Amino acid sequence: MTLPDALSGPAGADHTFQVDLRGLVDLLSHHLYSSPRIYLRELLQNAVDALTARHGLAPDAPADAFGIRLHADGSVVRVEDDGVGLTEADVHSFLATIGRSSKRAEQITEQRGDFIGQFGIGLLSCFLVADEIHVLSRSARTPDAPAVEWRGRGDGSYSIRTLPTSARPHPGTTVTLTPRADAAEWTRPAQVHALARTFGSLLPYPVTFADGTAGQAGPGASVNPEPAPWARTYPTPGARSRALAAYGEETFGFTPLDTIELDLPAVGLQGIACVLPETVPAGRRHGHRVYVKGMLLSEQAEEILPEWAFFVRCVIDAESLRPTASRESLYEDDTLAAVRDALAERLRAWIARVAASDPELLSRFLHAHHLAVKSLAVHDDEILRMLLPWLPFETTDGHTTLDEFARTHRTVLVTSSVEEFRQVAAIASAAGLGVVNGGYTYDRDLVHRLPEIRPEAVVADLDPETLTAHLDPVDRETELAAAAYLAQARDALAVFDCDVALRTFQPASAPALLVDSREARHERTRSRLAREQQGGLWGDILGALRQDAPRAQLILNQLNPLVRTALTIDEPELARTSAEALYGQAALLSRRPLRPAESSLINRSFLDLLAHALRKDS
Ligand SMILES: Nc1ncnc2c1ncn2[C@@H]1O[C@H](COP(=O)(O)OP(=O)(O)OP(=O)(O)O)[C@@H](O)[C@H]1O
Repeated sequence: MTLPDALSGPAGADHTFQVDLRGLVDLLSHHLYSSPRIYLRELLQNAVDALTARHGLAPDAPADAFGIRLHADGSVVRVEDDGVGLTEADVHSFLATIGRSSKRAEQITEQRGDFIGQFGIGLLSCFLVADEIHVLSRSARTPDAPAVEWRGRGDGSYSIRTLPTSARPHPGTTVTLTPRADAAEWTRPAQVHALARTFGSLLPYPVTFADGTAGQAGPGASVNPEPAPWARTYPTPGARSRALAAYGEETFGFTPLDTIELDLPAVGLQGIACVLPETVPAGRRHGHRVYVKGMLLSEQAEEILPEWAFFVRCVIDAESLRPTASRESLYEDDTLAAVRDALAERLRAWIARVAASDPELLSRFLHAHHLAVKSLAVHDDEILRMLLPWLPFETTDGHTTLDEFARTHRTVLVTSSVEEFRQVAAIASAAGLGVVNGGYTYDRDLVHRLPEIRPEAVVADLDPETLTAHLDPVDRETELAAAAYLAQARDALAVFDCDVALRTFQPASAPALLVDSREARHERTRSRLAREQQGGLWGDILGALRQDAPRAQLILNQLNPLVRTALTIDEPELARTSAEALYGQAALLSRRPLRPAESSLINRSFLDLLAHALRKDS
């Protein structure tokens, strides 16, 4: 496998590159292949390619005329095929020349797509588990040529000799490895069998495995007893879909919500997409299982579907996708891009079909994947049109679909934050207003697009100020009677930049509403910092940014019995404490994070009220 030789010529000495095979194998094992186990895939793949070439010579031979036999007994691993075989010249130019592949040779360019290999390096992976590769081959193209025996060694040397045809009565190739002791993990019989099943269960030619034990004198166990589940025939469509679902379950370990058949004849692609029955945490992408010409390429391929499709896991087998040299991922070429688009289209078509004809499945699908669908609908008008009405949102009527909500509320109001929704939900719903929580990612944008699909729907933003404007003012007399208490309360809450007002609103059980938007709070923090930093660089910058900071508002509910009693308190300390307690309770209800000063206010007012109650009792 080395190519030394220096050629002297008139223009100076020409030299030929030399290959340090050990260095090369080290490079492959550390940087190209994920694990030594792939030596078996490379051997299988060479055998498959050899069978494909053999069928090219005998186009009328049935698919099972030629096969592959694996043997592992603990001391050797052997892969024997009935493929096209090699002559002595082939061995020199292909087997023993790194980087040269018979599958790229010019005369077969038109067939190149039929083969899995093309780089001329795969055989080197055998050095990951053995120091010597032994090959015995006989050519089917040149049947009269003698059998040829080749021994390639990890130090870069090789020997070759021809043998009488009786040494190999039929065309084909046998590769034998004597594993190193440190590679036992990958070459034990059970492991070889398992690897053969992993990589080869969908191969189109008969593959058997034998471990040489007494009970296995025959051809051994089939590695691929049945064709791929999508390539089998079934008595009924129901039997077919049950078999595909069972295959999905066996492959991925979950019962699919549904199984979508994938079939792209233009690129020879077939397979299934299994819809995950549960929500996938955002950002976590599941890999797909990709076979190329029946050979497992990757169990973690991500590139065959767009990012939004994280609610499915696929198994596909494709003729025309091109593996990279590591054969563990796919070339990012035009074919892959077209396949990705076409598969995405299939998933869309599935969604459309389910939306139109299977409400029960649709609701289970959306229950698990509404977030994925929402992220998709934002950019995909087609999905938006099909699914927006069925997507669940948090509303003042509880969790419900937008369609149902829009039917009950002529105007759909939407808040811009979760906090605002929490503040106004109870009061808005008591006032008969329909409000959607627009605070979650995508939700506000999506709700605003409802009129595109339901032109009769009216959608408007709802901010807390708008809501308070709709609360009924109290009459003049009540306002006057409460003035002293309100002044005490304003004074007590001035540290929070909070104004206090009195209104009447439903439900009467709500004592107070704290109206405060996040922007307003940020604005107040900025103003405070600017005041504290006055004169310094930061003070100038923050001061320049300062706008009129909107104040928070604590709106007391005059219909609430507790508030009515509080308004009559004339003891100043108790009035302040009760106002602080009402503020604290309203802040807690809004479920926004409390500032440290607010937490200590809640503590203090609670203890003060307790002390007051106990004093009164004693
Ligand atoms: N079982 C086999 N039968 C016939 N020829 C073989 C066999 N195994 C290897 N060869 C020959 O040896 C060459 C080199 O094999 P190798 O596995 O290194 O590369 P490849 O299969 O051509 O490409 P890749 O690096 O993509 O696998 C092949 O192109 C083929 O001509």
